Amino acid sequence: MTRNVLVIGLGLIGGSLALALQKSPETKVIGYDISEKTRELAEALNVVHEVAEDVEEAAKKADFIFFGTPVNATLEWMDQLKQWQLKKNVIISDTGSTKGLIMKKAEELREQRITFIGGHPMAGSHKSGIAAAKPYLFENAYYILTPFDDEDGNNIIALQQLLKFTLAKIVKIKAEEHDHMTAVVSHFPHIVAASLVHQLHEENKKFPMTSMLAAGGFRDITRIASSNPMIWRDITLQNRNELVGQLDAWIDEMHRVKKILLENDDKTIEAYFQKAKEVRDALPISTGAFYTTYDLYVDIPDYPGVISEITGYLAEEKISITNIRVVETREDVFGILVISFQNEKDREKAMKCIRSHTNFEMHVS
Ligand SMILES: NC(=O)c1ccc[n+]([C@@H]2O[C@H](COP(=O)([O-])OP(=O)(O)OC[C@H]3O[C@@H](n4cnc5c(N)ncnc54)[C@H](O)[C@@H]3O)[C@@H](O)[C@H]2O)c1
Ligand SMILES: O=C(O)C(=O)CC1(C(=O)O)C=CC(O)C=C1
Repeated sequence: MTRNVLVIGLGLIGGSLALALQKSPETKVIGYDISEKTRELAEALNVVHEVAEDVEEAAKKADFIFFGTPVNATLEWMDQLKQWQLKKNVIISDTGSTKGLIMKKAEELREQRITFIGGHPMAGSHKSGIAAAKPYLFENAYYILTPFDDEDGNNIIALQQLLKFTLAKIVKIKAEEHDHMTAVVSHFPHIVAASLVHQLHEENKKFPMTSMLAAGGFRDITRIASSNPMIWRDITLQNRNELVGQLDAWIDEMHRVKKILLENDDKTIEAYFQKAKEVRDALPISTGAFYTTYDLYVDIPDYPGVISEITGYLAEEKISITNIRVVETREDVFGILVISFQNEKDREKAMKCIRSHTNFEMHVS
């Protein structure tokens, strides 16, 4: 193996990156995590080729170093790196959800002629930790790089060449633009999701049945409230200026909605929902441009055991599924079974497999 890649922080994102980079030929992936349990799992689950005993020693031999750590821990590691004797051409990157403070810290590395190119894969989950890591997590997702304006193009190309093994779509953005846009589409929604859960918690004290009535709508909009609180503490504090701006805009918007409701204004409230529907329906989210889910919709008749029958066929052919759920089941209509796969190939294999055993109708979204 001719190139050494060190990944520091082997949770959901660092672990997924390490797994993806193992597909790169002649690359040895070495990993380190502050948690002993995670280091043991990294070895047991083959998330890395090797776990580093001494992270500084591993860093000295590395051609690339990635941080999969919470963003405040990344800043601390970047400080430490300045003391180490690294390879002259080493390229350092991160996966953090914020970029402004990290690129500011990178200026200090730059003064020591250490190359740092910020990175952020726009894919993830509310799950955390190494056990949730998947080699295909970043497939088809945007992977943002925030190089310095005058970064040597060869360094950017070298990083892109390596990251192509994630199968993500790499884009370059300025750090400050990154922090504004991710506040809108990622960081602020996490605050909203958490606030809705807090509101339910309070309401439930008065009407204890409320949480039992929470169905698909509440579940969908609050899924991300189950994310790792420590990760989101660091992200929201590092990007707090942008978030305060988003919060002000949201409060203004809520005042506007309140006024419409108080005035019992049917036309304006319908127009409000109509506009939101048009914008939401036109987003590329459902086509998988943002998220890596390969869903297969199977129209299943309503008889006992139908779901285990289908999962049994898939298991026989060793096709692994990432999620399974039934939507829109009523006694008088067919149910729709939604099965999610890690990649397009698995979904195609599953379609063939189900077709060979049943005449159920299937479609992909
Ligand atoms: N969760 C997401 O959806 C998502 C998506 C894109 C990017 N990110 C970013 O990826 C990074 C990692 O997030 P995650 O979701 O993988 O979190 P995670 O909790 O799954 O993993 C973080 C890992 O870092 C380790 N760690 C913590 N402090 C450390 C330190 N000082 N030194 C070494 N290891 C340390 C933890 O033990 C853990 O294994 C964060 O910067 C986050 O902003 C997260
Ligand atoms: O899918 C999720 O659960 C995520 O929260 C992923 C998500 C997001 O907000 O979209 C979270 C943080 C990121 O930095 C990038 C992606």
